[in-house]
Amino acid sequence: KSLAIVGCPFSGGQPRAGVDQGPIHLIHAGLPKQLEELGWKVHFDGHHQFEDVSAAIGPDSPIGKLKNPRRVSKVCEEVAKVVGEHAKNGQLPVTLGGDHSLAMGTISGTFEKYPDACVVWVDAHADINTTDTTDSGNIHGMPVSFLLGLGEKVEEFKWVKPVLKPSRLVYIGLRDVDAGEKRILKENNIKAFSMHEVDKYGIGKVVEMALDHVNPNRDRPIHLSFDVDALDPTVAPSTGTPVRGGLTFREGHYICEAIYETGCLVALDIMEVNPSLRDAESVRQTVAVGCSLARSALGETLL
Ligand SMILES: N[C@](CCCC[B-](O)(O)O)(CCN1CCCCC1)C(=O)O
Ligand SMILES: [Mn+2]
Ligand SMILES: [Mn+2]
Ligand SMILES: [Mn+2]
Repeated sequence: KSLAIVGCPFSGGQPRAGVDQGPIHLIHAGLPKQLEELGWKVHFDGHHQFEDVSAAIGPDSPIGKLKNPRRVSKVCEEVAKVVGEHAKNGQLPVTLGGDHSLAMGTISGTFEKYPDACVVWVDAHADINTTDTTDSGNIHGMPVSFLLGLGEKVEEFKWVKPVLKPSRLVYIGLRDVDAGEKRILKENNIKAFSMHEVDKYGIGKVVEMALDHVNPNRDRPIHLSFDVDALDPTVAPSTGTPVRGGLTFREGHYICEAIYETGCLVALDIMEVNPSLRDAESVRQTVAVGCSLARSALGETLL
């Protein structure tokens, strides 16, 4: 079994400097070796080209409210190619962010190889704003709407195909959803297990119900997109949009362990680790959590 680490040093989907340094911190914390120790053949050719692509974009004036639109679009298009390539080569892409706008690229890449895939989106946020509903214009709050083909088309993003169907998407960990996003979730009948459901049913039942919804026979490829801000800020403090009342360390890891157990995982994103926002110990802790989530999703067990 082989995987490809796709480091994406990219911060254009949001305003806070530093999230582009997420990949290098996860790698310097030893993630490649840790995954080899789990028995994976690890392919890793530092994806510097994302910096080149990003740098090659000249002035990137907003389009409507959207910020850095050309930069985000170009980098995500390149990510889709790289992730799709690795998937086709039989390597499980492990994408390290970088902000969550990158999921436009990773999930597009996954669906190239696995058109019948489903997506488990673990996040405090729904990331489903359209050009009409976004208040911030930060594209890391929008990738899901592009992947579903919602809202009015934006010329710069015409490469994004509506590969994702609402019935193939499920959320776990939501607790900071904008009014416009709540409307979109309802209108599209999108299944979401917020922290209220996690409290009510427990994480074991929530994951079972989530998978029953998108993968009833456990025979569909799963793309797990994990935003570390799904975890409580005491667990993953150094991230751009922390929201209190999040998943415990164990709840976060249980999701990853349970998804690995299905044997259906085909792609993993570990997003929004920003090593420049907090003190050294908080940064170390957040990076360590990113690494351990990845290990749990890729076969590390407690016994
Ligand atoms: N929904 C937000 C946050 C998006 C977070 C993206 B993620 O999950 O990748 O980290 C927040 C919008 N708005 C900000 C001001 C206060 C009200 C919510 C947005 O900017 O669209
Ligand atoms: Mn590669
Ligand atoms: Mn997110
Ligand atoms: Mn988030």
